[in-house]
Amino acid sequence: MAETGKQKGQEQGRGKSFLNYVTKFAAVSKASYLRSVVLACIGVICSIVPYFVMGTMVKQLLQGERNYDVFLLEGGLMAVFIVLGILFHTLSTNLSHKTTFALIAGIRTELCEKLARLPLGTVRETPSGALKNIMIERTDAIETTLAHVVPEFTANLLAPLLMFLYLCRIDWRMALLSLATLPLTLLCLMAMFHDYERPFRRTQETTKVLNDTAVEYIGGIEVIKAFGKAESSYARFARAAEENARSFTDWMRASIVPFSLSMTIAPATLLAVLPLGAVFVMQGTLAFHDYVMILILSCGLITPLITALSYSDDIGKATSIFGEIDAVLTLPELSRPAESRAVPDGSEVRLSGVCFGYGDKEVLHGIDLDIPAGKVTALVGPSGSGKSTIAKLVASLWDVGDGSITLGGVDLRELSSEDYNRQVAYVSQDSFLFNTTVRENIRMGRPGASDAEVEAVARDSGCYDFIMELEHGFDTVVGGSGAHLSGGERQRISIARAMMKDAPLLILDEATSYADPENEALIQESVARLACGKTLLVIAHRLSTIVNADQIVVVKSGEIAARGTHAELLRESPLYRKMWEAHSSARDCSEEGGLSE
Ligand SMILES: Nc1ncnc2c1ncn2[C@@H]1O[C@H](COP(=O)(O)OP(=O)(O)OP(=O)(O)O)[C@@H](O)[C@H]1O
Repeated sequence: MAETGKQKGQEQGRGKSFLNYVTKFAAVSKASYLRSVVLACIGVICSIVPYFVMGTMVKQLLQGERNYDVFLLEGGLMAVFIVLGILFHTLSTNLSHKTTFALIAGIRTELCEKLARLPLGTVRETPSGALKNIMIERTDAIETTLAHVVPEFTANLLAPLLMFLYLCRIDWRMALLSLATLPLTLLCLMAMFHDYERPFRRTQETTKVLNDTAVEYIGGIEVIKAFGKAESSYARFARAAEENARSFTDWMRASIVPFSLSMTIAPATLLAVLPLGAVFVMQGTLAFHDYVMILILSCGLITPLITALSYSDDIGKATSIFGEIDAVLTLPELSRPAESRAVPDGSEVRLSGVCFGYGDKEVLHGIDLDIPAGKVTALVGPSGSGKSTIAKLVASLWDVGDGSITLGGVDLRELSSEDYNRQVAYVSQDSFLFNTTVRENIRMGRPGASDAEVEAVARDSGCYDFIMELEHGFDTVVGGSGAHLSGGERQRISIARAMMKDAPLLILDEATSYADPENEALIQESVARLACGKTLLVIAHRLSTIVNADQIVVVKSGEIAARGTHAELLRESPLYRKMWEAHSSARDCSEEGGLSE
């Protein structure tokens, strides 16, 4: 069923190495990264040349060379190579940072586009804090690693290799001795990485919990204040923050000893090279000037190696972040082709044997329903019976489990998302508005519409007057999720936005639930006028608003209990009759001055 996609995505992401991910994600930037690796290698080679020059100088001194012009020249050469080393390193770093920023922007765009292609539920099931964290903070955190590791790791491995080969040419025994601290260093690093995954994952988990708790705390601030839950909610946040801090300190405590040991042992190459080299010199198997040269070079050999090894921690972190990004990017999408395979003939919608469930719980059991073109079909039924689920399936926000839904005779899975989106306008219960002006929110229904067209639609949908009463009229910014407007106002702007789209199939899921009866009548009137000739699927709790529908479908426990016109259902459906009686008495109450609707 729909939800298993998330697990599948996570499983696919497991077990991949840093290199796998870099080759996958950085494929488009391969040429730039290669250039930065080449620049970094040149930089490292330049930075080790002074060691050779210094070695040569010492050798010359020991061999009795006293012409200080030669040494001055060699000193100048060393300075030039040091500057060149810094220059190439800077060029390489600049290029790799630029490439990485572009790469990260690409990953973020890909994540955004991916979310739009996922079934709605997959997105909703993931806490918004976790998704935001992956798209912003976590993606940001790989920048430094990627920008430095790709060129510098390669270059810092190349430099010691070149030096080692050169040392082998002078004396292979001394070359091996110059790496004497390496096994111990590797042992320490292995001890550090032995149980790396578990504490590292814990830090990731606690960070996610902290993010989610923060997002929930801010999002639910209204409820928290209204119910006096500030203290308990804050305590939850404080606990999450403490647990997060503890996970990091535990992790650091576990790795600090082996890491410090490795960083102390690694540079101590002289401990082996110095005494054993002296023995070889005394035995006469190693020339003294070569001995001095090797002492100098062995110091230069281990420094880049330590730099390369110190990246191992960052590589571990980046691999884990790439895994999280990959898990989102490999989530199964709605099965829609890139190009539609057929052209719908009209806008009649037909559901045949549709079954659907959230997780293991099936909520629709074999729905057969015709929604005729150009007519109004209303879905009614008790709360939780499955009305919104039917609307979401028709809006193509989810894929059906079993059965099929067709538009004009074509299965929705045969139509590309773009083509189907052009056919349908959906207004949900939430009436989400973007934090921009009223004008832009309405224009989103048809990007490119002129101001005059936006205002005409607002007028036709009956919201022109209230928009003009807002502080800046159509230029009023509605706030995050439309927070500066009332629920009813948000719904009316959402309806205007849907009307702007002028799609042949219009789905209104309790789109007027916040409106007062007077405004609701107004909205109904304008919807009826604007939707004339369109296929309209409406879900409404107030039955009085749908009595004139061409077809009313009663949904009960995920099945269709009855269908017909208002008069037919009053005669034939006991459930509808009961609902109508309940609705009528509630209305009478409100008209008599009781609770208002
Ligand atoms: N995202 C979800 N995850 C899990 N279960 C869900 C989800 N959305 C809805 N459900 C469940 O599916 C069933 C049908 O829900 P649906 O929203 O379609 O009912 P409805 O008839 O529209 O209800 P209402 O009139 O209260 O809006 C309910 O039992 C609900 O709890």
